[in-house]
Amino acid sequence: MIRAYSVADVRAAEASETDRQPQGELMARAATGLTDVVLNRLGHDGDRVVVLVGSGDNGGDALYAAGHLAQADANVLAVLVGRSQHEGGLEYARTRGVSVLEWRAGEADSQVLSALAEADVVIDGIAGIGGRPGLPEHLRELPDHIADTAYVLAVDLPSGCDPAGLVTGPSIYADETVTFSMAKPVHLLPATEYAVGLLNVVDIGVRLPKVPVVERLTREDVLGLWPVPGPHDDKYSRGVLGVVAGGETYTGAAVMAVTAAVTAGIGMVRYVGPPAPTDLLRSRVPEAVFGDGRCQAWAIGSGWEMDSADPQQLSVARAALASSLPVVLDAGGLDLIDEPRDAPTLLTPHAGELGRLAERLGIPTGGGGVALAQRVADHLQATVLLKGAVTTVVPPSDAGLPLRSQADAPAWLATAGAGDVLAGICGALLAGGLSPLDAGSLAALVHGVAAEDANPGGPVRAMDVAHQVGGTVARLLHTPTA
Ligand SMILES: NC(=O)C1=CN([C@@H]2O[C@H](COP(=O)(O)OP(=O)(O)OC[C@H]3O[C@@H](n4cnc5c(N)ncnc54)[C@H](O)[C@@H]3O)[C@@H](O)[C@H]2O)[C@@H](O)CC1
Repeated sequence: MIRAYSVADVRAAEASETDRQPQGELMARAATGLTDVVLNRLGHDGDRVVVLVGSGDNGGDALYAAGHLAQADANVLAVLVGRSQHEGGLEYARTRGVSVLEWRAGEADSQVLSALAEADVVIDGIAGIGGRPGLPEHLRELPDHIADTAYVLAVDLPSGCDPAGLVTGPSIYADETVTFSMAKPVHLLPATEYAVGLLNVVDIGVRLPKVPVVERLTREDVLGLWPVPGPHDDKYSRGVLGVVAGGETYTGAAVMAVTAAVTAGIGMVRYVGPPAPTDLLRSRVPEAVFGDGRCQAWAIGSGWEMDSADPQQLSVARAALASSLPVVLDAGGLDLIDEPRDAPTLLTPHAGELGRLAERLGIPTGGGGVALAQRVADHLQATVLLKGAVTTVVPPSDAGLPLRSQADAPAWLATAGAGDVLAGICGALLAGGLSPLDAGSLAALVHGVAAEDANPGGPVRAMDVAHQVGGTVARLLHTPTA
């Protein structure tokens, strides 16, 4: 599990460690850690390193690292981009042989421009957790001058990224981010993660705060979370999932959701739907049973259009929602919920569906993304899994739990039917007894890894992902790091 802590908690943890240490000790450790990483990335003697230096402590880290690198014979230029600089750091860099120039917007020094164009490594020390989202006007064009071939290494976070990870704006794009002590939300949330590159956490001896605000399951977590049957289990004790999905129009959604639930390996799957998907399922998934009946959880709504919903499906879905059983609502099923339920509830919208759901419920949609998912989760007292390249799973605030953010899927998984497969896995895990937060985040992880396993490095169809789930779970349970 990777855990990220709020900026306020990080600052408090750093302040308390600062009080225990001699002055400048933490910055010294940060600069040494950063230098070690850069030295490992440099290819040849005389590699050209450009260090972008902002006015805060992030710039201080970068300046001390610049001095260390110059001492190690790298060819280092520091470019000052802020109104002021960390004085001790600047002095240290200068006396170790670092050349120093200033960035002036509009009339940027030709030496600075050619250094950026020829750099082998660019260290972004413009702003860290004290940074505001977006780059100030005078720095807007700076990233355009960085050589495409340069290895861009951000200190703590790519400058311009919102440290809280909620707002997207102009920023540096890093190949790697070296952060100190612990991850922060900026490194894991979808609004900013795309700019972070490889995340490298360097320990500088700061004690972790008690409660993270964002978590990410890793493959090693599957063993502890996935419901594995024991010798005394039978198909009922392992969980029965009811699936109300697909219809005469979207028959395939039923096949994909049910197939994924069956391959995810719960006790039994029962399907409720009209003749076309039912007939298809009888031939494609002979393990499924049909018609209403006892379940441990329901997956409702994949491939559904409320306007043309089958009356039997609607009445079974409404009864499920009125019951005390866990429910996952996907796609058209999201139209069925207006108020909090008294049972575990997982909603799985993509961004468009989340916006429509919020509008229908009268929730302000401004900003969208994770913040909107949180408002909907709070309003409905449900866990919201917001699908995307990075999938976030957001529990209601008063649950006091960190949200989860998963980035396990190849971009090839953006394909029709992938959501139906995800809903099937979520349902299987709810029926297996997991909480909506665990079920949603674990399903997102396995869904993404199964997509990669189904056709490594290439295009993938949703049905292949559904078939792959069982094999992927076996691999993750036995050799998670393979
Ligand atoms: N406090 C500590 O104990 C430690 C702090 N460290 C470093 O200190 C950083 C935090 O330092 P600060 O609080 O000084 O804040 P920052 O260094 O993040 O930046 C604040 C400064 O940057 C400018 N700025 C803000 N947003 C900007 C943007 N988008 N573009 C350009 N300039 C921007 C502001 O005007 C301000 O002067 C951490 O991220 C980390 O890199 C490390 O030295 C480790 C120890």
